[in-house]
Amino acid sequence: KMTKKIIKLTVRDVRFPTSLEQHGSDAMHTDPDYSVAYVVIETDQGMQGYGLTFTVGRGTEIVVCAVEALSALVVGKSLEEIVSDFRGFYRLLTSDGQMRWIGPEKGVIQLATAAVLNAVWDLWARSEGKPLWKLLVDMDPRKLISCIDFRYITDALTEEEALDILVKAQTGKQQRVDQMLKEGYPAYTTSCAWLGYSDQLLKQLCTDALNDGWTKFKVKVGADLKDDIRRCSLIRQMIGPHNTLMIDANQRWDVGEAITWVTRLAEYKPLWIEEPTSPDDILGHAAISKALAPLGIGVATGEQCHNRVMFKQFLQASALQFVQIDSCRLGSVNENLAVLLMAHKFKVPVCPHAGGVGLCELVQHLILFDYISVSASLDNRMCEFVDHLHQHFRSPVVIQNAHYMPPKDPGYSCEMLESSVQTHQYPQGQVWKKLQ
Ligand SMILES: C[C@H](O)[C@@H](O)[C@@H](O)[C@H](O)C(=O)O
Ligand SMILES: [Mg+2]
Repeated sequence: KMTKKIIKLTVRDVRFPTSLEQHGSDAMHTDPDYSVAYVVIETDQGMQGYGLTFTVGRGTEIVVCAVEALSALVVGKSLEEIVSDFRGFYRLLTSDGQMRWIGPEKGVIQLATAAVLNAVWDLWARSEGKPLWKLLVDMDPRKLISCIDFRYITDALTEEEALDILVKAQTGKQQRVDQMLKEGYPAYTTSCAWLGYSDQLLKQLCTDALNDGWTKFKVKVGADLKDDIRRCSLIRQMIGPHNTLMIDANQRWDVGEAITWVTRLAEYKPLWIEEPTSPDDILGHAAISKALAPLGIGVATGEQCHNRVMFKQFLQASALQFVQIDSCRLGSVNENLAVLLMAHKFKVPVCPHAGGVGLCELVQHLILFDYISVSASLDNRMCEFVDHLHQHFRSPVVIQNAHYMPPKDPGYSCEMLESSVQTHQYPQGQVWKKLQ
């Protein structure tokens, strides 16, 4: 058998000037330039794996440095060696004796771990000739379990319990695969109502989205209560009483403030308030959840929930009602598998965070796997969609009637067009030269 030894890793700083038009703006990120640390690994047989982690603007160069620091742990290993003990390899990256001090398993270094491991998963799926979701769906449950690091979560979920969940969900699996291929996975849109958009633009985008069949909408809130009341009332009027509305404050409030502010918006019937306060404040989220439950409003969080240990505690404390996994915030597929399985055990629906650049392309694989091989349920579940920057990908997402259609190309959908990478590389790409 051929070895597929990884002989090279490159990482590039790729940024899109989305802040110029206020795409992606929220109460805390008022001028986001959607960016990636973009990784390519290459084997001795000339095969490539592509990976990325999402970040915003000036932070990208620091993530790139962290990826460079990790690259020595990857180069020289063969794909077979890695996937025959993927748990061990995950630990090698996250528990390196000299590097773990700057984490462990959080912040910049975990974003870098995600970029590197996303490239490894892409390479693995490509070498099997399957899209990543199918690689996962077809994988033996024991093999899947062997990719997960259970350290720090066994008090909430043991390996045996995780295996049991996967084995039980084998029933009806093929039916769910067929259903997904036919109907796709339900999505909601965030791209109508970024905080920096005018009411007029919001109306226009909302009209277009309704015409395209969207039924679930997320609105940015949290900077100014009067503005929020006006915008929520406007969008609720446009979408009518039966479509779904969600609101997202991106960590703007203190705990008490979150409760009073959201109570004022309750008449617009949001399904959830997302990131009401600091992403690290588990007990704060629990207090908000408790206070808002009588109003029928849940708490959603996860895009900045930095590892499985945090998610474990959110679940144990009933501090969230919607788990928003992120393909690049957590330690790649490996750590996301742990969170999907914990969410299932705690009976909390998973509604992934997507958007940015590339996040939709990646996370669709994980949520397809969740439905087919873990949860077997679509109740209260949907995957975020944002309609920006898909044109820069080799295999962009396919949305039909507000559903993600399962990707068909081999890999993890991370590969970007080389021309897009070159023109958007920071600072030397043409796009940035023009802006200087
Ligand atoms: C800066 C980004 O656009 C965020 O606002 C975005 O990820 C957002 O929180 C979301 O839920 O889509
Ligand atoms: Mg959000």
